[in-house]
Amino acid sequence: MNPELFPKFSEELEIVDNKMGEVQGVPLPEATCEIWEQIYNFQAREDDILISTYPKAGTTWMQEILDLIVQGGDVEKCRRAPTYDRHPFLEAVAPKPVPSGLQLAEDMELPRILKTHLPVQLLPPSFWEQDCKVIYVARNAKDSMVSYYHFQRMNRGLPDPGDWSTYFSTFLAGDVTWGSWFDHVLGWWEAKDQHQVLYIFYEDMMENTRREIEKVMRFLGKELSEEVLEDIYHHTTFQAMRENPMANYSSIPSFVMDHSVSPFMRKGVVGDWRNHFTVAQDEIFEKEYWRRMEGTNLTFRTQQLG
Ligand SMILES: Nc1ncnc2c1ncn2[C@@H]1O[C@H](COP(=O)(O)OS(=O)(=O)O)[C@@H](OP(=O)(O)O)[C@H]1O
Repeated sequence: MNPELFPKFSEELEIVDNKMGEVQGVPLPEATCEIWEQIYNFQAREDDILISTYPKAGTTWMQEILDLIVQGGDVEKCRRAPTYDRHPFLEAVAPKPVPSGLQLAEDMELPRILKTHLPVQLLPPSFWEQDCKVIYVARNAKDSMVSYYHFQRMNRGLPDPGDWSTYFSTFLAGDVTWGSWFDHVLGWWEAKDQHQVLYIFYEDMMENTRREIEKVMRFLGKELSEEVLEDIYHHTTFQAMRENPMANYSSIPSFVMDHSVSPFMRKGVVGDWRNHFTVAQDEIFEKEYWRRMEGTNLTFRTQQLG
């Protein structure tokens, strides 16, 4: 971390809090639950763009793509601040003196790009009232589980995940922060038919990033040249983002996120679950997966891509 670039972190932070509470049965950070009324009553504006995801679905990747589309491909403008300052995380409450997501959003220049991990039923209703455009990114459950496991290992703001086999059961039971993967992806899948929601898959982004960037561009009603689209693509590859301190979370001090335990930009692939799941776990997973997903037309790819 460079304290000159990120002066707020050079001040003393309060102890990192990793306690959980819940709102309507959904596990959320305790600090979020404490100001839940304020979060739920957040006033969205019609020109707000919201990125919604279950954790570890490719949120940061989409944030970088969206920012570049809105900035007309101006890479330097996207280096103005770290990703978490450019795109307020609605329900995030960080240790003081770091401002909360709500504060950041209120102080932000318009138009705003906001981030949330809230399941659809907990989204502040003003987003629907204002008919905001929402981009939802979904990632297959197996890779989401693996990515979330490593994130909980490195992020002191979340509960310690325990060992892999413990975490496997915890995740499958939906006992993780922001709740069940199944409820999340299915809830937002339904919402896309009633609202302006573009539902994008991490696996599609891996397969053909350019195609998905253009999809987002059209959804936002923007027109960008081939050259600009190519620049966006190059600036948002895994490699480029891993090396970009404004995208890779390296500015967060190590007592909050310890990148030596597991980097935020970890692998960025489809199919890493094969390096974690035992044969027995895969059987248990498949059974639960089809119990929950049967009868929906929402499908995911889990094989290696890209
Ligand atoms: N450009 C690009 N290309 C491919 N993959 C990428 C990219 N940027 C981020 N990632 C991967 O996305 C995972 C992090 O997800 P999120 O950004 O949703 O995390 S968070 O919920 O906001 O904490 C995390 O996945 P894993 O590597 O599997 O852990 C990141 O590596």
